[in-house]
Amino acid sequence: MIKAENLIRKFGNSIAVNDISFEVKEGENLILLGTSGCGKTTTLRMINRLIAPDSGTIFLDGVDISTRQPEELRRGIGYVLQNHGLFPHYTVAENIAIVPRLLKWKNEDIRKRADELFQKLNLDPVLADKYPAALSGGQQQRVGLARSLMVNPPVLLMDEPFGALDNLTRISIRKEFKALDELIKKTVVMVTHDVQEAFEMGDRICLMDKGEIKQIGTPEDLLFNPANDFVADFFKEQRLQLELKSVLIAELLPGYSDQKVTVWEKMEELLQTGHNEDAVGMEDLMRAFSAYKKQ
Ligand SMILES: Nc1ncnc2c1ncn2[C@@H]1O[C@H](COP(=O)(O)OP(=O)(O)OP(=O)(O)O)[C@@H](O)[C@H]1O
Repeated sequence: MIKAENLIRKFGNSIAVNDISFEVKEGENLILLGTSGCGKTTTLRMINRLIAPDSGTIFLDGVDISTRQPEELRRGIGYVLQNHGLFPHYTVAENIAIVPRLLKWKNEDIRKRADELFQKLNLDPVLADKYPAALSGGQQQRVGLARSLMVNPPVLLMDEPFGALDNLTRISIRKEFKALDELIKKTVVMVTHDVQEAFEMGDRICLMDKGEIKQIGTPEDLLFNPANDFVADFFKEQRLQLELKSVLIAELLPGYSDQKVTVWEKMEELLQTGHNEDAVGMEDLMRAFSAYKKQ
């Protein structure tokens, strides 16, 4: 779906992105992860042509994006920013109607789609007539996402979408976003510097440093088969928690019914509910996990 080839971008004498190539498959969630200044945002903004590469090419569905009109390209690419990017003098309803209006949608269709997204994103309909400043950080972020999803773009770019939120809101809202059917189907590229977030949200992670890609792979790949010392060191401090987040129960217990649930998610469920709805308890999990690690 997205294919980037040999992208280079300099600012003055410094190289922000240094000859990187990667692919994002349809429906995949790729996380650009790395410390501040490693080139994540520059990479993301080259995909919707907010920044032009000095050299290299990005293909979207096989078409070189530099051959497309930027405005037309961006209509098919949602964009969610850390500080929501909402216009302060527009109400919530006006903010989310901007692109549909440009596309000359009927008022009734705009309202219908907005209602649908409000419901999916747990937004109270009374917020529609308020200005962004009257909303909490979590609500603003939900509206920012609703705006980017209004015209149902096949691709979504998210730049630190939870970065401005307090820790608790951040954890709960990213769980909600992860479970959202609208996002599950989309091709998503998301920037974060938060390792836990990358492991929770990413199908694959692209770990960057100083404008270069150190490794791209599934969370498990990066953790259990690091390509170099940089990758191994990057995850060292949080290793146990990341292992729990990257290993699926089905890998520990063949035949386990849910093919997607991680050990971490199951542990959280057990701790929160105090009981298990299937036959797997905390002790079984820990035993299976230790055995898996010894392999
Ligand atoms: N418009 C610009 N002008 C000059 N230098 C820039 C510009 N944009 C980015 N840079 C530089 O390019 C490098 C990569 O920046 P970029 O924002 O892509 O990194 P990042 O990984 O997203 O960092 P952060 O997490 O802090 O946003 C940094 O050294 C940054 O200072």
